[in-house]
Amino acid sequence: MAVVYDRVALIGLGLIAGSMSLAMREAGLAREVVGYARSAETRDTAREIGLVDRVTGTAAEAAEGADLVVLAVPVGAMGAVAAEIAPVLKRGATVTDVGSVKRAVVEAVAPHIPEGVHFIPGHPLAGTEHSGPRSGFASLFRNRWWLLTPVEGSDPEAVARLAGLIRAMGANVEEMDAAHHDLVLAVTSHTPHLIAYTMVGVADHLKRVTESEVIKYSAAGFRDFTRIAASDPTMWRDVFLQNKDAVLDILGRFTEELFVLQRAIRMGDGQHLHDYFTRTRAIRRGIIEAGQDTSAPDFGRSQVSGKDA
Ligand SMILES: NC(=O)C1=CN([C@@H]2O[C@H](COP(=O)(O)OP(=O)(O)OC[C@H]3O[C@@H](n4cnc5c(N)ncnc54)[C@H](O)[C@@H]3O)[C@@H](O)[C@H]2O)C=CC1
Ligand SMILES: O=C(O)C(=O)Cc1ccc(O)cc1
Repeated sequence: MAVVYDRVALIGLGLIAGSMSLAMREAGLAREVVGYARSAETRDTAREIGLVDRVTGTAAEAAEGADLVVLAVPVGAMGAVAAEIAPVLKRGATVTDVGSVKRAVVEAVAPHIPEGVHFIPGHPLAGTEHSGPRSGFASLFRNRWWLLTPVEGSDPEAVARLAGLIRAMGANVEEMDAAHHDLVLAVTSHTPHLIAYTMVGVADHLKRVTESEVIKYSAAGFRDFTRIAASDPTMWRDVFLQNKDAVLDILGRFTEELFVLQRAIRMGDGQHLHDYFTRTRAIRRGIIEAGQDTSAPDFGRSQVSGKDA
């Protein structure tokens, strides 16, 4: 495949940046992939496993002369990293990020981006509970959505070029407004993660059921909760703090509905429970019948430039 950017700089060398490097190098999408990570241990690991073509000692060193800079650190760290690289950014370069929250990242990063540099925020809807430089794999983004939330006045050519890179890594690209993104993700990802964290916490606190019983007798649903609750604590702390409004909105609705179900159970209102579960089952069936993979939901927004299979 053709080179899309001559030099790509990855700031942060964890699951997402590592997967991007492997995917880009596999498909020959960049002439050079340069990487920076804050900890010396991560930099050493990245060198040892050949995760990128070159590892630098500072973020600015990686970003200098890069055609595309990808901020792949926890969302609470995006602003500081952007401030650090801002003075060395090349005119005409594109800066993107992969953060799970968009509005707060735009607010933190955009003020640091100099004139003549394109800032195109993004979010791959693909990941695992694993983190760090050894956790990446080239196929992570295949057949997944990658949302871009360009700000008004973004250069369409720069957006199309970034979308081209993402599609060449196997993902489907869609554009969305940052605030809407944060609400959609609060429903589909952030609040569900909080519920999983809570449920695993409840099991842990319940002294009448032992830890070995929880592991031994957990059915698939709870097993998934424990997988999700094993996700990186720093990343998820930042997600909740940075998408506070949308998560609190959804969590408020969630607890209201939970109380109604709780009351129906107490009152023995089987009809209510049955009606509720019938509605939720129809939602799941609707998703399947629409031919949508649960990992690639259609949010009903415009495609940037066609959808890859
Ligand atoms: N893990 C997942 O499933 C997904 C994560 N994301 C987003 O991607 C971004 C990166 O996540 P992962 O790759 O999973 O994380 P990770 O934990 O695997 O890697 C994060 C990297 O950032 C570095 N870092 C951490 N704090 C830093 C700071 N204050 N300054 C500079 N560098 C710092 C770490 O040393 C590490 O190299 C996050 O913003 C996350 O919200 C997006 C989609 C999926
Ligand atoms: O591991 C899982 O089930 C995930 O949900 C991965 C994930 C985590 C965070 C994101 O912003 C996007 C995807």
